[in-house]
Amino acid sequence: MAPLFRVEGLTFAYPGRAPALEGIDLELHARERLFLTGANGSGKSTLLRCLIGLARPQAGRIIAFGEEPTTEEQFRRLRCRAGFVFQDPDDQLFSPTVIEDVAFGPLNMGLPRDEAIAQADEALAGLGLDGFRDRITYKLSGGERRLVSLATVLAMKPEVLLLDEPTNALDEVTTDRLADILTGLPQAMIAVSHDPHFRAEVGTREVFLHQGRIVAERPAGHGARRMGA
Ligand SMILES: Nc1ncnc2c1ncn2[C@@H]1O[C@H](COP(=O)(O)OP(=O)(O)OP(=O)(O)O)[C@@H](O)[C@H]1O
Repeated sequence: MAPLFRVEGLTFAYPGRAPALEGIDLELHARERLFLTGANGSGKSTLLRCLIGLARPQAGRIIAFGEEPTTEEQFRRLRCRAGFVFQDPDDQLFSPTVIEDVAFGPLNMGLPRDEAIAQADEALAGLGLDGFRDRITYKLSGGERRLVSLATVLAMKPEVLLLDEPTNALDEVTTDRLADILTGLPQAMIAVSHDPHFRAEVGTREVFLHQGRIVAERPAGHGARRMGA
């Protein structure tokens, strides 16, 4: 089966800087939970951002769902199919209440209000957050905000999830809960994580970056075994 994402020879440099990514080749296949790891500044977040057009590479190709997006409109449509969970929930949550935040994406995709609310409720329920719909977003704890951020993305029913350091600022219990949630989702995903335990629990494959290049890759731990890798 064709990969969901195929990256070929991707090179990206921020203005006036040495390349943050150089010659990246990567594929994501259905049901894979691929983790990017490596030292601070090795280019992991930049790679995630390139995949959905938040950063535009100077060289190389990104083929997503069989197409090579180039225009902002094509990337906008891609961002509905590949949902991005930001490292900082404050970048994702901006509405007064949880239900408004979670329904925002489906509404923005053009769904009628009742359907958008239904998808938002479904996403919250799927994460065990049924009781949260009318909570004031800014009064949630860090861990709750992280899960609500994930709900805002799941409410759009994406085919792929992109997660930037999803366990950042989570305690052990919430990290374990997130691991269970992610392994139970049908979507393929690419996640950035410095947490080897989390990668082993959730991941099916790990890719190591060093100074903007892929230097190693291997099957991940329990996640890979659960997939029979
Ligand atoms: N907006 C920016 N402008 C200029 N340089 C940037 C910008 N964002 C990141 N960089 C630089 O690009 C390189 C890669 O950064 P990136 O954030 O992708 O790394 P990372 O592997 O995700 O790091 P970390 O593990 O610390 O989150 C670093 O040298 C960083 O300083």
